[in-house]
Amino acid sequence: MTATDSSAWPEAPPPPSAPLVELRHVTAAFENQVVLQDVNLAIQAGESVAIIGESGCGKSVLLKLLVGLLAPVEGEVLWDGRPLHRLRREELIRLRLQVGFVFQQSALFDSLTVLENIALGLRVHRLCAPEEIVPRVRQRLHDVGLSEQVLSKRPAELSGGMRKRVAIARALALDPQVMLYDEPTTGLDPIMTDVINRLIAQTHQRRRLTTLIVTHEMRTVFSCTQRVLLLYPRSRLPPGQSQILYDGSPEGLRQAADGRVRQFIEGRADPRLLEEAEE
Ligand SMILES: Nc1ncnc2c1ncn2[C@@H]1O[C@H](COP(=O)(O)OP(=O)(O)OP(=O)(O)O)[C@@H](O)[C@H]1O
Repeated sequence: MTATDSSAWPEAPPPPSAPLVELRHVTAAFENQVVLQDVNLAIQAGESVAIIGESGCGKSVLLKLLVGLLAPVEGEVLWDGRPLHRLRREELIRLRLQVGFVFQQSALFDSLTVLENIALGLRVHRLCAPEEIVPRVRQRLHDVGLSEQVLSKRPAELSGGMRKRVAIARALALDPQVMLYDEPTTGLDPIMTDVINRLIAQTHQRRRLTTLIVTHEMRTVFSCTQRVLLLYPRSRLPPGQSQILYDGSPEGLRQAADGRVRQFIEGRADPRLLEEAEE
């Protein structure tokens, strides 16, 4: 075999693609409170991931770190293998435009109509021609199952479920590649919870988006995601133990080896009540 006889060599495997987003040894803290410590996590494009865990364990902080709304005190956040803190301002803006964020309280502007709320990002960032804005808003409203009658209304005139759908339409207006939902069904009745869950699942499947959902709602976990991360409060973990107690399929949660995982999803307070009495 000669050096030029390349056909004799087996083809090199393609290099493994970098995760879409990655946390490497990330620590997040506020003054003296360490919320996340040495967290490692990789999410591939197209995944649908639930982040669960008790109140205050740092789920929302984790979402904010992912999009650079918060900076880690240690470690780094990478998108497509590129550290967020090294991106230039324009690159960071471009990246954020690929991420639709549906906030816990919907975060709509009360002084604007539904049309203006959904169109806001398109107008500010000039993402489409002015004459395309209203047709795009109408299409997104249709995608989330709302009638055009709501276009002229203000958020205060809508129910909680409608506001949530408007918030999803606003995020989708920018044609993002990633959707982040922070407690999308909190405060909704069981039927509206099901409506929003179906909408999230459909949006993920139809648009092949990467989807991350912070939730307390196990129905959302089971109906919308293929992977679950259970985050545990740093303050109650022995030193050195990973804060991600579970990383696996929703179906595997009930058989998890770690009793703290089963306790959480079964909603059993008993050992915690004893813990608190002993403190
Ligand atoms: N901007 C901030 N300044 C100071 N402390 C903060 C800030 N944001 C979050 N925290 C603290 O970080 C901890 C984690 O907050 P986070 O909102 O991530 O919890 P969570 O797991 O999302 O809780 P919940 O399920 O109740 O929404 C809390 O103790 C909170 O008080």
